[in-house]
Amino acid sequence: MYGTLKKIFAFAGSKEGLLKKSLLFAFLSGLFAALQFAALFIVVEALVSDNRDSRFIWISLGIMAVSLVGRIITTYFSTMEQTETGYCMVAEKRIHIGDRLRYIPMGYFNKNSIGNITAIVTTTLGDVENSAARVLVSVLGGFFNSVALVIVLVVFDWRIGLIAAVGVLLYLAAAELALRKSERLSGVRQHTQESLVESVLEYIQGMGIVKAFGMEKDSTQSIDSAIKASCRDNLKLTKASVPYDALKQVVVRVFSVLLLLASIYFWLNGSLSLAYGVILVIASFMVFNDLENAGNMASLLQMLAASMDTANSIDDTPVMDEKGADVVPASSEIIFDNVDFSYADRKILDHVSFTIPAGTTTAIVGPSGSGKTTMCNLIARFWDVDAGRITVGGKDVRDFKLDSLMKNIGMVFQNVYLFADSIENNIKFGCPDATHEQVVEAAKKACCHEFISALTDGYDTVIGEGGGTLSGGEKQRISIARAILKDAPIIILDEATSSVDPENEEELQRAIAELTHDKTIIMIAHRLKTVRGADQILVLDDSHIVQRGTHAELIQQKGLYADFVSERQEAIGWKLAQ
Ligand SMILES: Nc1ncnc2c1ncn2[C@@H]1O[C@H](COP(=O)(O)OP(=O)(O)OP(=O)(O)O)[C@@H](O)[C@H]1O
Repeated sequence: MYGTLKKIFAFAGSKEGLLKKSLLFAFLSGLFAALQFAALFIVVEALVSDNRDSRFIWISLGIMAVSLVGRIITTYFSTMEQTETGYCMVAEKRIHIGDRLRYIPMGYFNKNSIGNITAIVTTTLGDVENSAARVLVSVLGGFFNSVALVIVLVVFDWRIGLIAAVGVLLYLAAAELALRKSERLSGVRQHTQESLVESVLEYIQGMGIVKAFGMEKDSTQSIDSAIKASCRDNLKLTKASVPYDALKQVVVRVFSVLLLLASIYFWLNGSLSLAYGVILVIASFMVFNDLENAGNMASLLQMLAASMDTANSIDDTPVMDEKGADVVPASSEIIFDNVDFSYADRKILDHVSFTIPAGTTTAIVGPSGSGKTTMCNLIARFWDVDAGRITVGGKDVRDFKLDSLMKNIGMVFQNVYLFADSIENNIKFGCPDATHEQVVEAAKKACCHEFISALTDGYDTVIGEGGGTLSGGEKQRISIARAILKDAPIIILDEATSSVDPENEEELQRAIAELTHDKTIIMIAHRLKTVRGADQILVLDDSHIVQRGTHAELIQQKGLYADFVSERQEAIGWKLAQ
């Protein structure tokens, strides 16, 4: 139990002070509650000694009033501090996770980890937010108060105090046993909760495909079994604690009766006055009352510990730029120097070397799955190379801090992702300080100003998550406007394969021309027109650059490039202009 309580303090981070304050108020609240005991003692003693002086009523009422007001005030502050601690410490953690994710290699983000992260940031941290501080304060507060009452009992009568102390110790032992039993099950439950979130995410993301193929019934199977597993593991966890709850109840009841019997016995043999006897019996019940409240809350500790361990596990994932520095590269020349890269056992690049001189355009072509996207992503350090090095302006990309590297690179992906935010904020994404005029200028260059202005709310139009409310061509041009505004010296461009209608195609090409003007460009090219205009073409196949040169040079050679050209011509019925 001690370990778990320590974990909550560590989790509170900079909010530890707030948590301690909340505990202090809870403890004070317990002391004010114990004052009732003094009031009661005065009344009982007056009754027993047949004292009819009305003063004792007023004194006892006064003490009760102080106890009540003190309790209300301290409970109020304790609750406020607990609530603030819960929300603030979890907000801090969520921000921390968000920051850390930026520095984790892209290889970490697969279907499982995305479900996992979603579960951590939503449900797992939600549990911690709602109960961590409350549980800690209730458990520790309840425990302190019952120990304080045991001390009071010892002062009144050491024999009664001793019996109560044994009862408290046995109760704590039973609570500790319950916690140990639930430790493994809490971890399992946590894992099932994550699987449930993963299944829900997958179900929702794949809804389009499910409908298109009429697989509604089959697709719910995995989500159904995840829900059942979650239900089963929650039940298991609750059932595991039932025998220990019963044991705790037995301890409380047996020791309450023992205390009662002992008080009567000591009174009968004359070693305890009637007033003391009555007070001690009442106080004994109070000891167990506080302890029971603390014990009930303690059953949540293991679940919280599992939640906190899961949230902390993101910190165990290695990040990429721990040793990076703020670097301003001398130029935007890019060099691949004997680069090896694999996904697990699958080799994608094998001793690949080439140079992209600053201010030139390099087109990468190759069969699907040959590693074109991977090669581009290595420049932006979505992953790190296994061997060799990639330099930008003569500096190894691993020597840059990620932020300082990304200042030099603008990326336009084939699958554009837009955030559920206004168009203006989506364009400003890489440059939050840009003015509205700069946003409009970029949008004009990217040929999207016209369609944005035609929307009712113009640049303030909020687009759906992923840009769902815009056409493919419109999304693409917004992402180009975003890159134009960023104005980075290197542009990585994954040309859209999906056919765009002729009007959109023309605008898209104009937008790309604006973006790439005077820049160092590396593009995954699918259209003959763009490939032909490149200063250098790299043909990637079977983990190697198998051909390199200009269009004029490569078209003369037999090989993949000539095949690619004739395939494209056939596919779109093109004739190569001479
Ligand atoms: N995160 C990943 N983990 C494991 N394998 C991956 C990952 N990303 C890509 N791959 C695999 O690596 C290979 C190269 O992928 P990549 O996307 O770089 O190829 P590509 O040439 O760009 O393909 P395309 O032209 O179809 O877009 C593919 O076989 C792909 O399945």
